[in-house]
Amino acid sequence: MSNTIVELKDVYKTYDDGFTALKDISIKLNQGEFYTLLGPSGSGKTTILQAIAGFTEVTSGEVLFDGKRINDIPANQRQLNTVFQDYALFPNMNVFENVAFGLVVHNVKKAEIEQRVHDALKMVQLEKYATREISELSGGQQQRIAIARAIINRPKVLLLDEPLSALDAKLRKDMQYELRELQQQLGITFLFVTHDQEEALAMSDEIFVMNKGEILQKGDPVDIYDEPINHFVADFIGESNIIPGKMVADYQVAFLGHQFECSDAGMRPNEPVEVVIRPEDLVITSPEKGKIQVKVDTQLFRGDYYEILAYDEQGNEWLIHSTNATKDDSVVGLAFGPTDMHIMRYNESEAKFNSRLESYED
Ligand SMILES: Nc1ncnc2c1ncn2[C@@H]1O[C@H](COP(=O)(O)OP(=O)(O)OP(=O)(O)O)[C@@H](O)[C@H]1O
Repeated sequence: MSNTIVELKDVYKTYDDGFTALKDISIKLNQGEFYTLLGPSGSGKTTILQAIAGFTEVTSGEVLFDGKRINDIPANQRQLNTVFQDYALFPNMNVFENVAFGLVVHNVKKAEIEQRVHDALKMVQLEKYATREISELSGGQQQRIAIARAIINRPKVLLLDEPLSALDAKLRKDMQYELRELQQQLGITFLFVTHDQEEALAMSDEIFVMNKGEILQKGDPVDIYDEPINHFVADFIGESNIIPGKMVADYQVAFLGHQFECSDAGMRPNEPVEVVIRPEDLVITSPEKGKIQVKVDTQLFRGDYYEILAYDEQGNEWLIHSTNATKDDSVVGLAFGPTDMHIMRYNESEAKFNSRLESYED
């Protein structure tokens, strides 16, 4: 038996002005998993949440909840809640009243409301704040209250639209841990929206990478990081060196005038490719020992590593993360192994949902 709780099938959304914000979106969300929609501003992330929540009607395609079509079910009758970026708390109600709201409107008995508000506040570690006014809370506390309010009626799915974006960097990191823990404790499905790739990699069981209304890749964070499907994903997820080259034969790739052993196969001989090497997979060595030589341009100390910007003879830019500093303007060698390279078909972005993507399907 499938444990899919939410499904979008072939969904398109064209707004009244003729702009198509979602193109052929098909996703499945299983019970109890943490999913993230990740993409740049305007890629359609919020539109997907709104389609699931019932705040926007899809132009075509199906929205399913627990196997049933819900396209025509109003938002307030869907068994899910949304946490918004701006919290959307009621300023004229105190913490207790805000959190209790979803139960009060459903005529739940007073004693039960008290118990459940207490439990929800405890979950977000604010049980002592029940009588506080909203204006007396910090941004992080307000966000926690918004989450407590959203989980009070035990929805099967929680939609979170950039819930951490208004918080400062430190608090944002703390809340990432807390949200992940909360999701695991509650065992409900989270669909989280962010344009912050680090946040997506840190928190998710599965990520959907979006651009221009389409899902380009889905997979667990390690898959997405190690095996980006195209230039856009490689560039958007973490930092990458992306070098044009061509496949010579299975397990042999050529770039910058040299041939290298790699771990990829199955492409045509001479097929144009792009080679992705992550900055942390490059090792600085002497020019003689390096597979390629680069000239150091600048370096920035990032606390636990140096971020080094260098150029090869052909003028390609190289980003290297190294625990040791180098000298500006020095020529160094770069070492890397076959598994440090990920080979992508050139222009793969145009081959939508191709065979490689299907291999992510269960
Ligand atoms: N009511 C509307 N009418 C017309 N276009 C809209 C409407 N709402 C959203 N759009 C457009 O649809 C596209 C997707 O918007 P959406 O809010 O889903 O993106 P997003 O990925 O969530 O972006 P952000 O990270 O900035 O919130 C954008 O180009 C946006 O301008």
